[in-house]
Amino acid sequence: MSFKEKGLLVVLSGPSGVGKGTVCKALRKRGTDLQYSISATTRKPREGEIDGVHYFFKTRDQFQQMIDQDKLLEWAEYVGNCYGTPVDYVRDTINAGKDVILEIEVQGALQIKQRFPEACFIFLAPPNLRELKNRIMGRGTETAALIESRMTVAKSEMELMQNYNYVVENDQVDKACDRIEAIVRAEHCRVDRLIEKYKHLEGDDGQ
Ligand SMILES: Nc1nc2c(ncn2[C@@H]2O[C@H](COP(=O)(O)OP(=O)(O)O)[C@@H](O)[C@H]2O)c(=O)[nH]1
Ligand SMILES: Nc1ncnc2c1ncn2[C@@H]1O[C@H](COP(=O)(O)OP(=O)(O)O)[C@@H](O)[C@H]1O
Repeated sequence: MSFKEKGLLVVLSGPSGVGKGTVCKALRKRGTDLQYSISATTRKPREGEIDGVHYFFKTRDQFQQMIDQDKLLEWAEYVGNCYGTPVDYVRDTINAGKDVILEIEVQGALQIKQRFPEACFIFLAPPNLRELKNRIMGRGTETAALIESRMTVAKSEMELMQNYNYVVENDQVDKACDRIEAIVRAEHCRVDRLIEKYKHLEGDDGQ
């Protein structure tokens, strides 16, 4: 009996500055067996960011075209820029039995919940809001006005935590990675994922 387990879709989300990028990078460095989707965005590249590596950088028109052609699994406007997940990569990778992790903001995560409820939703939480602000300021990529708007968004984003399956506190990057790896391992054992695999045993007396 052939059973091909599909890959998991892991959605790692949470407020800007909580450390999503940092934690994903650390997971990559550890060699955690996850595939990383590259998002499309209309945001301008930051220093050192490479098109096709960090993001696919798009004009507004190009991004709109992707929406019109249904090429995005989800997309959201965030602090004045659009961000979206190319659907083909996610579909093909999962169908090939590999796990994909998306590092996205909360509106996009909620869209995926509508279309893909079986995905594994992880909310990365800061130890507290003061620490969150420190991290955004410490990164030094935003102006004072942008930091305030990101903090306003962050507070409302925290309230969406209840829509997720898991909350992982990012107090220390290594610990957050350990927790995420444990969640992914547990998700692979979920009955609703594996029940098909064992269906053929019904009526089989082992002879
Ligand atoms: N919905 C959605 N959000 C994304 C996507 N890619 C990145 N983001 C999120 O967009 C927000 C802003 O990203 P960015 O400008 O790179 O800033 P940073 O992640 O805060 O350094 C972050 O919360 C990202 O997780 C995507 O494909 N879809
Ligand atoms: N556990 C942590 N402890 C202390 N600082 C952290 C931690 N995780 C991330 N940071 C720092 O917080 C800032 C924001 O992290 P980043 O990964 O860019 O957040 P996000 O992708 O969620 O917007 C960065 O300067 C990063 O080095």
